[in-house]
Amino acid sequence: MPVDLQEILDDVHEAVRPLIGSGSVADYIPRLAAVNPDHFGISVMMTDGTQCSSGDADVEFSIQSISKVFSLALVIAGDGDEIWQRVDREPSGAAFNSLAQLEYKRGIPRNPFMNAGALVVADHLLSLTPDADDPVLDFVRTESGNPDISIDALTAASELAHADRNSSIAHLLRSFGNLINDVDAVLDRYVRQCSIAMSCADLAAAGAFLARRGESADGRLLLSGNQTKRMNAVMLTSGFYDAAGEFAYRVGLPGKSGVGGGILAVVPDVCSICVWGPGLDSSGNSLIGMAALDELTSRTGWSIF
Ligand SMILES: NC(=O)CC[C@H](N)C(=O)O
Repeated sequence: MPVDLQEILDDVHEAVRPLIGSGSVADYIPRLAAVNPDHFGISVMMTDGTQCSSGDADVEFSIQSISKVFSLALVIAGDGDEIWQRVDREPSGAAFNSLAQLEYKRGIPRNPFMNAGALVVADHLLSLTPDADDPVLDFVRTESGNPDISIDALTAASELAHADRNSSIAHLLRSFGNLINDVDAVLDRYVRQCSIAMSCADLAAAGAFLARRGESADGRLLLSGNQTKRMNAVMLTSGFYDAAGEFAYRVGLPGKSGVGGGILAVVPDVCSICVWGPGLDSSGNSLIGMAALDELTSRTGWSIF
């Protein structure tokens, strides 16, 4: 760990302080619209297990699409490359909830991180683990070492009550034969994984296997080094929807955002980072989170480029 990492994180916090509260919280899920926008947190988990944080790093928030990283890791750990028969791995250049490409791609989503792809991954995971309640929740509890992490039932209910778009995507997928399980069962699993509430500190810890070439928190090999390389590549090209280019330009790391305002980023072989600020930019990515990672990577030289 850089000797002065704590100082660097505090400096980053100071540098982005004027942005606290800017952007707009997601409003298409009423429960998320009620979140206080005046938060900022950052946490870094080094591959040697040391962790440093600043700001509201222990405050829980809705992980939303960051959960798509964990569900993809679980299906790859489950049956390897099978998922790539059902989902492409190309940047979409489209909004996270876009339906447009699905029709002319005959039901094959562009990548596993836009909602269409994540629904196929959720379906695949449901087939692999039909008896589990919430495999993604079990996974983040184990990897973060925090057994108290839970699903925010109000967020899940709020999203399910406003799921017309995801429901349309799921039905369209099913019409092309690319959704095997019942639409409601898949939507339920998907919404529950998105509604997991975690802090920056927990998320940085839970995502650290991606910085450790696939090694889980207890030393098992969850993914091979090669599978981890490929996961990180898909995060770099598709983790930020139509702002993937902007994130690569400003930050230069694999990462995944969520509409709860969190971003998980990975510096392979060095650390995993989680930042959180609920205000989003027009692409649905945390405005202050993007700025903080820009500052952090500029100060540390942590970029894959
Ligand atoms: N980008 C996101 O975080 C979106 C996740 C959200 N649960 C949705 O499906 O709309």
